[in-house]
Amino acid sequence: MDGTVSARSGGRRPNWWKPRERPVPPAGYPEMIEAMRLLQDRITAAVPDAAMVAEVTRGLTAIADRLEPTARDEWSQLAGSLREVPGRGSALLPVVEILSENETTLRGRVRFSRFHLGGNGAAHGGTIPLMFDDILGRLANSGGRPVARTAYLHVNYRSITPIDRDLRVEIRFDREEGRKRLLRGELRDGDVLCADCEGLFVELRPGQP
Ligand SMILES: CCCCCCCCCCCCCCCC(=O)SCCNC(=O)CCNC(=O)[C@H](O)C(C)(C)COP(=O)(O)OP(=O)(O)OC[C@H]1O[C@@H](n2cnc3c(N)ncnc32)[C@H](O)[C@@H]1OP(=O)(O)O
Repeated sequence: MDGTVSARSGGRRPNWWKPRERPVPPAGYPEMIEAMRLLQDRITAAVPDAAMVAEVTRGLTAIADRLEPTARDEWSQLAGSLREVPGRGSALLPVVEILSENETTLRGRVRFSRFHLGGNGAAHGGTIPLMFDDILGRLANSGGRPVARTAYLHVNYRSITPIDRDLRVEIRFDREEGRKRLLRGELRDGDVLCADCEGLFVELRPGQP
């Protein structure tokens, strides 16, 4: 494995921002992650009786045990690395369907679901920065630029963000100054502004993890 000595970690870690071969996902992989998202939503909403709790626990544990021998290291995993698949194959992320994308602007549709519920029909306040961070990061790292990480992400919650509705998100690349890349984003429910944000991404220097 190629490696770079990281001052922060004090050890060897892969030079992970180098483009690397990812395994090709097997047929049906995105659908498996979609089934996982459905499970997350159903478990969040469910009020099962004790017998069903025991049955579901057995079933989920059996599936987890079947998957365990197929585990690979982080640099080879599929989840989160599928750029062309909405949600990148990560069950963590709210799924943003990219409608248009170039080097300065990204427009998409996002739907927060029951799994992302905070309260009273509104998405949890932590899921909104999660969504913004991922697509700001996608645009910040587009166009063949060297990898940059989020230095800050400022989110303004302007009105509640409803779950189970298609919302629009728009991200703009504002400016670039040396290693710094400033981006802005908005999340809208129709004409209603739900949240907006500003994010600073800083290009990593060689050896930075
Ligand atoms: C992960 C990438 C995947 C890429 C592949 C594409 C995949 C497809 C889509 C995936 C998308 C996922 C996107 C997730 C993106 C994350 O979520 S990354 C995870 C969250 N972020 C982190 O963990 C970062 C932790 N922090 C750090 O590593 C370091 O603090 C940083 C950000 C690299 C900066 O450290 P540094 O290089 O020592 O910076 P430093 O030289 O002090 O400062 C550089 C400049 O930035 C300014 N600056 C630095 N921090 C700040 C701050 N907080 N406030 C204001 N100014 C600041 C400094 O003032 C300085 O400005 P100038 O003096 O030059 O004008």
